[in-house]
Amino acid sequence: MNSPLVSLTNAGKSYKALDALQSVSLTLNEGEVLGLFGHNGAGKTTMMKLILGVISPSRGQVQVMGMAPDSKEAWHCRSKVGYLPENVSFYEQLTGLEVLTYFAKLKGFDKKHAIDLLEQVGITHAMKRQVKTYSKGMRQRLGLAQAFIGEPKLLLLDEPTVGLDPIATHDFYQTVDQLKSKGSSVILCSHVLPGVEQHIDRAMILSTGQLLAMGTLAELRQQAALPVAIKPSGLNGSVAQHQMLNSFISSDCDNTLMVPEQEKLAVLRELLSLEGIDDIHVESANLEQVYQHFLSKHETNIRAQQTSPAQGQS
Ligand SMILES: Nc1ncnc2c1ncn2[C@@H]1O[C@H](COP(=O)(O)OP(=O)(O)OP(=O)(O)O)[C@@H](O)[C@H]1O
Repeated sequence: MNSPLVSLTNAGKSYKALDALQSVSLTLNEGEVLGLFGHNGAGKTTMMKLILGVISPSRGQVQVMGMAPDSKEAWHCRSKVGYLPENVSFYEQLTGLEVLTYFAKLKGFDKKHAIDLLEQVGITHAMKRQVKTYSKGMRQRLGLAQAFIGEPKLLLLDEPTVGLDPIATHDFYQTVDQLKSKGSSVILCSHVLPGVEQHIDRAMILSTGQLLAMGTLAELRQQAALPVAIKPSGLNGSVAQHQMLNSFISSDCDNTLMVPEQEKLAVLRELLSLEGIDDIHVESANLEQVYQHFLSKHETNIRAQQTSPAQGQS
């Protein structure tokens, strides 16, 4: 069996009294894409930096390609890792081509490779211009080209789609899919959830350094027990008169039924038996709804912990 590309075993990082990342365990296999989600200060960048070996864990173990990434022995693995930091910054006086050629050479690749990557991210037309003349999106594209140098085995991308227009975002996810199909593993963190879910295998949700949930979207949906939205059409009010179906009518929208997953088939059968039905739209909870669920559950737990000692005293 292949050993995982990345493994964290109860790994965490603290700065004085602050737990930037509490104990997290994770294994990431070849060709797997993990989405890392959480509000500001959740610990996403901290986890990426632990995997990069830029910082060392305060507790637990981090292994990348079988080695501690902060060890001297790990130096030769670094050329197989691509990283896009949250705020990309480059040498402003150099042209895009000069910047990328410089980074390519550091990783043992030539200028031709840099030119190909600039074409891939769509900034060939500006490659001979100084970076200081680049727009935000162009800088981000250059940052992505830098992260893609050498088709890395492991890609760590912090907010990769920030500043990208819809076409560049689409192209970016296409590149992620291609790299994945060639066996690269990717960890990407993003605040922009729509559009991410079809490109990730698993999601990890963090809040204030704590792991709230991890799994495939199907597993997270199951854990969250969020209802399925069923929208029938052509029924002209017969759902409201139906004894079994009317209890599922959404309080926000009267032509939508919010149905627990385990009752979905029974409800669909019942709807199909009704006269006049001409279409049914079924929608499971999306990543954004799953994310909101775990975050609000966590916030409710925190509030309960904060209020219970005071209640105990009164
Ligand atoms: N060098 C440091 N010294 C002290 N605290 C730090 C340091 N680096 C990070 N932190 C703290 O650790 C916590 C997690 O930070 P981190 O950068 O990992 O969050 P994040 O999830 O990436 O947030 P964002 O979405 O805002 O980028 C924050 O409270 C941050 O202030």
